[in-house]
Amino acid sequence: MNNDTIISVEGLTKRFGDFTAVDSISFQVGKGEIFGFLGANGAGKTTAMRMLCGLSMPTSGKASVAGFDIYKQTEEIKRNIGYMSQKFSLYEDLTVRENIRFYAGIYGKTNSFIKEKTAFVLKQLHLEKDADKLVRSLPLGWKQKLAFSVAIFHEPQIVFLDEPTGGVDPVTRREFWNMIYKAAEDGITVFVTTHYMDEAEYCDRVSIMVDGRIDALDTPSGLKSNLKASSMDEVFLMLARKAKRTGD
Ligand SMILES: Nc1ncnc2c1ncn2[C@@H]1O[C@H](COP(=O)(O)OP(=O)(O)OP(=O)(O)O)[C@@H](O)[C@H]1O
Repeated sequence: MNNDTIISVEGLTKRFGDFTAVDSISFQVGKGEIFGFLGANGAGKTTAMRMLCGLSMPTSGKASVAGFDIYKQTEEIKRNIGYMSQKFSLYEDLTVRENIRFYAGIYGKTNSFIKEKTAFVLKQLHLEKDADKLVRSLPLGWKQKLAFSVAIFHEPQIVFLDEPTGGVDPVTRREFWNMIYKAAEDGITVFVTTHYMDEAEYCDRVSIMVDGRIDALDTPSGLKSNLKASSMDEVFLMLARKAKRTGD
């Protein structure tokens, strides 16, 4: 592991009873990288991501995230990362402003930091006029962008995004990715799962999980040339076809 490595994983495994959901995966992610974590339904992405976020104990293997050990330093990991799950965790019955305030409070930020950053986020999202509306009244794409802004509000070293753009149109997904690029430019490492292959093309490197194992890991162009494929769609189909799991 060198100084530019921010996530280091070696032989990481998670079993549920007799079933091996994540089967000895190893990889490293560099600081500031946009790292795509792909795989068919049930491949083990969420399970792996939850271990890296300090939310689930591994069965075996090693990993460090932002310099912290995933067995012993889960609280430090949680303070240094942002996490946006598929069912992102905004409170529908709180306003936009209250949601921001709530999450900022969890990370113990000062009032002046919260005030200044809230104004910045509302402006960036063009939500100034809607700041006091309930989150439930926002369209899905806006909720996703707000959830992302909230996940990186405390300026974490890494943000983990689990299918952040599910269910929205391509234009909204493109806008969401502009926010991801901006976060990466600001030095935040992005670890993202997606089912959309156009999004895989936006990543610096992509790993593809098949039945709990990492089957391929390279830049999108490296994967395409190794497999003689013309698109990431084709790469994914070639690898995912081998999968025995069907997801749930
Ligand atoms: N708590 C659990 N107990 C038992 N099996 C589990 C548990 N959590 C996940 N699994 C199983 O582990 C496998 C991997 O699930 P996981 O959610 O990590 O896949 P995924 O790649 O994130 O899929 P998706 O794209 O559908 O979210 C699945 O077969 C799932 O049913």
